[in-house]
Amino acid sequence: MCKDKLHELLVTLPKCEHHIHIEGALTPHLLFKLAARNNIDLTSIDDHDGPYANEEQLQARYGSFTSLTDFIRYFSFGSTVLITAEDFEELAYTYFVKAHEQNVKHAEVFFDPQAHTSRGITYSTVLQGLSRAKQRAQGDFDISIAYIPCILRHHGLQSATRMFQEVTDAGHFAENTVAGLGMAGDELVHPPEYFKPVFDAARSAGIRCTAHVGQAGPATFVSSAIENLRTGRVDHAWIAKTDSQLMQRLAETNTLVTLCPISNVTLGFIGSIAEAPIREFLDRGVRFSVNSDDPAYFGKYVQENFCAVQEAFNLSASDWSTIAINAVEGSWCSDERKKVLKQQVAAVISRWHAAQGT
Ligand SMILES: Nc1ncnc2[nH]cnc12
Ligand SMILES: [Zn+2]
Repeated sequence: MCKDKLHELLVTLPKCEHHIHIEGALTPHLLFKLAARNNIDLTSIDDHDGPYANEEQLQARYGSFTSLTDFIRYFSFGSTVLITAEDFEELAYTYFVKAHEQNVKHAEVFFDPQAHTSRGITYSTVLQGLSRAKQRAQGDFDISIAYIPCILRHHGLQSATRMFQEVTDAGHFAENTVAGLGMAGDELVHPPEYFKPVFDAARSAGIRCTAHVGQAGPATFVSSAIENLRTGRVDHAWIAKTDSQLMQRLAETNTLVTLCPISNVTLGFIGSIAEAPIREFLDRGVRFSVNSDDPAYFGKYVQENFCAVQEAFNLSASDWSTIAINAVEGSWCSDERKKVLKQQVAAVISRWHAAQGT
């Protein structure tokens, strides 16, 4: 935890997390537990450096990802221990407990249907487990939860279209079982516009859309997501800071950018947290939230991301108030929920000022 004078404020600040992959919350501990429960021999995984010998070795290997591709390989291996609805429920509920401990009041959680259906695990099994976890967590804690099925780029257009159709046919977009459509995976495999047909179908059905862009790819990928896919949100997109016109567009359209500073450093896209576009976005009025991405793989949750940003940028309480309120405004939840969340943020900020005598 950081030693900053704002640390207490950052801990108590009500948080919205918009960029967390539920499969990325699979800790080595849970991975080994589920493998044992499902009779999966982890040492048989096709890999030559033997990290699946035990939890400690796997944890150590997670400390040395060499690229997005290297990370995605481990992320994909990890997902293969998820078999039953109970597995998905345990994974998601475990994350919600942690999120609650860090004062996450609203969580929008990506999941990758194709990673599971391609292994013979049905979409309905995945949803059953995730829905139970959501219901339990919303009953146990003051947290609102939304799920976002995520296209995996490296599975191609046909597979993405099938996934979109399955979620649509289940009625899950219409009944708000899921809050929108996302896209992740290896960004450099296909440019955003390659997936235009799926996003066109989603947008014409009134479905909210977002996409991972400008993580590994150029600023033009961010522009393409906004223009061609008509996403109202972009994930990562740290590269936008290099394109002044794009920054203006993001600000004018109130597009939320879901930043993941520790993820970007861990995977080598930026050299340090200080290179995250925090100051530029605040100064240019670009809306953003601060998120964990894959907390179990990067070893850090949302609170640690808040602390890392504070240590690098020495922000003011007013900056954090802006960040927290913008995160609420950019959330995919009801206006009533936004009102409650904004009141919670305002109350924490004013209590903090009162305690400081400021
Ligand atoms: N950081 C990331 N980039 C692309 N795809 C992902 N899937 C999970 N985490 C991801
Ligand atoms: Zn991500």
